[in-house]
Amino acid sequence: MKKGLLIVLSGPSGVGKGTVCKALMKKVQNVTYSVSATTRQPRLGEVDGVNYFFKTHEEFRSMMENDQLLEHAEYVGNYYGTPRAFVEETLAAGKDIILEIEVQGALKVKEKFPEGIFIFLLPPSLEELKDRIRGRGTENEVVIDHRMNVAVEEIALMEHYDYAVVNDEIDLACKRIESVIIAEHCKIEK
Ligand SMILES: Nc1nc2c(ncn2[C@@H]2O[C@H](COP(=O)(O)OP(=O)(O)O)[C@@H](O)[C@H]2O)c(=O)[nH]1
Ligand SMILES: Nc1ncnc2c1ncn2[C@@H]1O[C@H](COP(=O)(O)OP(=O)(O)O)[C@@H](O)[C@H]1O
Repeated sequence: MKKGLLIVLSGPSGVGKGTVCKALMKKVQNVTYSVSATTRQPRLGEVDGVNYFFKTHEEFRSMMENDQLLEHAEYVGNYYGTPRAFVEETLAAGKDIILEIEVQGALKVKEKFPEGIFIFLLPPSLEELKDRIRGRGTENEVVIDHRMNVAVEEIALMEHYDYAVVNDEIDLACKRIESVIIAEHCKIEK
């Protein structure tokens, strides 16, 4: 059976990765979302096992030591990692999987899966990005400033990705990503 596509979606905090992924999952068939493990505290409304697997530092370390994570990274004071088995099983079953992860982790995935599709989601402007993080109301101003600084560093690494998609409107961003996935499925293997 043909293996599924491994799709990595990165982009600065507040650009709309979560929103776009959710919309994409409803529209596109045969794409599964990889739920990450994190030591970050759950936000209001976030559900364990749906948005993230929320772990203590000890639990996270144990996952790392037992080679249960495909990659992991520290981001603004918390750890995040991709559970390995689920990704491997999904791809082997011929299904596409989308990893919504930050840039350092994405680069590690690229070393292991150079055939992956790497998509970078961009905000229409940095001002709009800050408005979106603020508008979400989940982070204080100190954390927002930290995330904005990281955003500039992340955007500078965009050249390592295959596609840049602007999230001006959710529907348009989804259509662009959907088009990339469709095109990748039509590729002739060389
Ligand atoms: N490397 C890595 N990054 C992750 C993973 N899961 C989430 N992230 C990234 O960690 C960053 C922070 O995520 P989060 O705290 O949910 O904030 P948000 O992006 O503002 O919603 C984002 O860039 C996520 O894409 C993962 O498994 N591995
Ligand atoms: N295209 C868009 N236009 C306007 N607001 C958006 C758009 N996409 C996402 N948002 C809003 O921006 C905020 C951050 O989105 P979110 O999906 O949480 O970002 P991320 O997962 O990248 O941190 C949310 O309040 C969301 O509703």
